[in-house]
Amino acid sequence: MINYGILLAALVSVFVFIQTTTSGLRRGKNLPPGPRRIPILGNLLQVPVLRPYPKFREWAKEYGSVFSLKLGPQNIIVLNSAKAANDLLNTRSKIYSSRAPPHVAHDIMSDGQRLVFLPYDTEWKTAHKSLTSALRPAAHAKAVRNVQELESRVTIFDLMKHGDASLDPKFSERAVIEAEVPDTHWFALIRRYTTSVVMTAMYGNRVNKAIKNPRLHKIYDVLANFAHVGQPGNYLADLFPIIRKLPDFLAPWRIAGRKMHEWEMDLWGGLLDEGKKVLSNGTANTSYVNTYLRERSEGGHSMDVPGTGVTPDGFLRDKLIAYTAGTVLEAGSDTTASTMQTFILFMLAHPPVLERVRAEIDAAVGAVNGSDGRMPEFEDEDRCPYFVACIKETLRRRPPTIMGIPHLADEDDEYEGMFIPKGSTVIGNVWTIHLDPAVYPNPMAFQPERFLHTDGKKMQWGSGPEARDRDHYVFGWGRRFCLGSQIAEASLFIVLSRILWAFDFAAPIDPATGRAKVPDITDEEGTFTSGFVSVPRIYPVSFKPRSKGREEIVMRAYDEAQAAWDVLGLERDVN
Ligand code: HEM
Repeated sequence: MINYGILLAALVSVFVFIQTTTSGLRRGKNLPPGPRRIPILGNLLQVPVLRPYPKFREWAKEYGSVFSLKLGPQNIIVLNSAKAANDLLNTRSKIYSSRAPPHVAHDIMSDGQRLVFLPYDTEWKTAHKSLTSALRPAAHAKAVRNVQELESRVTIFDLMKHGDASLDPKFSERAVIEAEVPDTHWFALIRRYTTSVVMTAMYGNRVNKAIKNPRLHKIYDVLANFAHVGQPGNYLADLFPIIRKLPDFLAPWRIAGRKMHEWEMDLWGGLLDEGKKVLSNGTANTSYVNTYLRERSEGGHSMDVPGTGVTPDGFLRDKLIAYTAGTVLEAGSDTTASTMQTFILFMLAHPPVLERVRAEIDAAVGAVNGSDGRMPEFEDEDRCPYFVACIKETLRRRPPTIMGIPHLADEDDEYEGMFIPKGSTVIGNVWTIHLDPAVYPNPMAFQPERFLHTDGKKMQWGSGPEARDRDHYVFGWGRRFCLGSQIAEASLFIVLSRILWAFDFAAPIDPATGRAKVPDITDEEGTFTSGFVSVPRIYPVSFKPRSKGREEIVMRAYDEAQAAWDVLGLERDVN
C-alpha cells in the first residue's frame, strides 16, 4: 500500500528544493532591507499568516519605510509610509497595477475570473471599464443614493425592532463569536443594508429580509471562505508554482478548489441567470447586469455567451460578468458594514466624542430645545464636519482592509536606490501607514479632530485617488483604487447619522464590575477577526429610541419607504 502522505511530502520537498535552488536564493541586486531569511522558506516561518500586520509594523520600525521579505520563492515588498506608497502605487501605477493572485483562490476556486485578483490585462481592463460606467457617473450615483436613503430608513426601523436581540447571553459565548454572524444579531441588520445597496446596483434586486434569508447567508459564507482561502500563504501551491504541476491524486487543494468553484457559481451564476430571465421577460432596469446584458445583445450577441474572459469584439463572457458583479457584492458588503460596526464601537469607547458628534447632528436637523427635529439627510453633510471627521478617524484607526490588497510589480524598478524585481508582490501596509506618528500624532488614540480643517475649508472625503485629497489610505491606490469609495462614504454618512439621531445605544452592564462591557479596542486579537479583511467580532448593543417622537418618525419613514419600493418596482421588506 502506498502511503500518499509520505509520497506527497517527498515530492513537495524535491520540487521545493529544485525551485528554490534555481530561483529562490538568487537575491542578486540591492533589495530593500528586511529580516534574515532561511533557505527554501525565506521568511515564511516568521510571518503570522492569519494576522501579519502587527509583525509588519514591528519590522517597519526596524527597517524603515520599505522592507522586503521572501515567502518561499516570492519577493514581497512592503511599503510602510504614505510617501513610499504614493510614489510607487500612485505615481508609477503603470507598473504597479497588477495582482499576484493566490493560485487556489483565484485560478481554481474562481476559474481565474475574480475581478479583485485579475492581473492588469484585457480582462481586468474590460471588466473594470464596465463597472466604472455603472458605479461612477453622477446619474448612477444619484440612483444609488436614492436607494441608500430608503434602505437606511429600513435599517433604523430594523434596529428599533430587533437590535436588542444581540443582548441575549447566548451570543456572548466564545464559540458563537468565532462563528458566523447570527441572524438576529444587530450586525446582521447592518449587513442586510450594505448588501442590499450593492445587490440593487448590480442586479436590480433588494435584500428585503435579514432574518432567515439563505441567500444573504450564502453571500457571507462565500465571502468568509474567500477571505480564508485567499489568505496569502495559506497553501503551499500558492507559494511554490512548481507544486501546481502535481497530478490530481496528489493535489487535494485542487479538488477542493474545484468543488468550491461549483459552490460559488451556484450563487454568482444563479444571480446572473436570474438577471437574464428578467431581461428575457422584457424588463429593463438600470442595474449593472441588466444594462450590460442589453448592451451585449445590441452588440450582436445572444443572451448566453458561455465561457470565461472576453469575446474578440470586447464583451465580457458569462463567467466574467458573474464574477465581476459578484466581486462588487463581496467588495461592498462587509467592508462597509464592518466600518459601521467599528464606528459604533469607537463611540461606545469614547463617550465625550459621542456626545459632541450627536450634538452636532442634532443641531443640523433642528433637534434642539426638546424638539426631535427630523431625520438627517445627505444635504446635512456640510453642517456635520466633526461627524465626517469621526468616520474618517474610524477608517484610519481601524481599517477593515488592514493591509490593503497587494499589487504586483510588472517590471523591474528602482526606488531610492533599492531594487524592486519584476513579479514582486507589493503591499501598501495600510495599518502601519495609518499609525505613522509623523503624520498622525498619538496614532493609537481615537481623535477625530485631527481631520478638522482649522482654515475654514470644506471637509473632504477620502474618495479620490489623488494623493493630495487623501487623509487616509483605506481605499487603496492608483488604477486599482476602490471603485465603490463614494458609495461606501455615502452609506456610512446616512446610516450612522440616522443611528446617532434616533437611538441611545449602549453596551450591557457587567454585573461583576457595574461598568459597561465595551470590547477593548486595543485588543486586536480579542476584538477583531483575523484574515485580510479584519473586522470586529460580534458584540452586544442595546438600541432605544431617544424619544417617542423619534420612534414615530422612524415608523413613518419606514412606511414611506415601503410605498417607495412599490414605485421603484422593488420588493417590500419582510420582517
Ligand atoms: C469601507 C468600505 C470599503 C473599503 C474599506 C474598500 C476597500 C477597498 C480596497 C483596499 C480595494 C483595493 C485597492 C487597491 O488594490 O489598491 C478595493 C477594491 C475594490 N472595491 Fe472597495 N472598499 C469599500 C467599499 C466598496 C464598495 C461599497 C464597493 C462597491 C459598490 C467596492 C468595490 C470595489 C471594487 C469593485 C474593487 C476592485 C478594484 C480592482 O481590483 O480593480 N468597494 N476596495
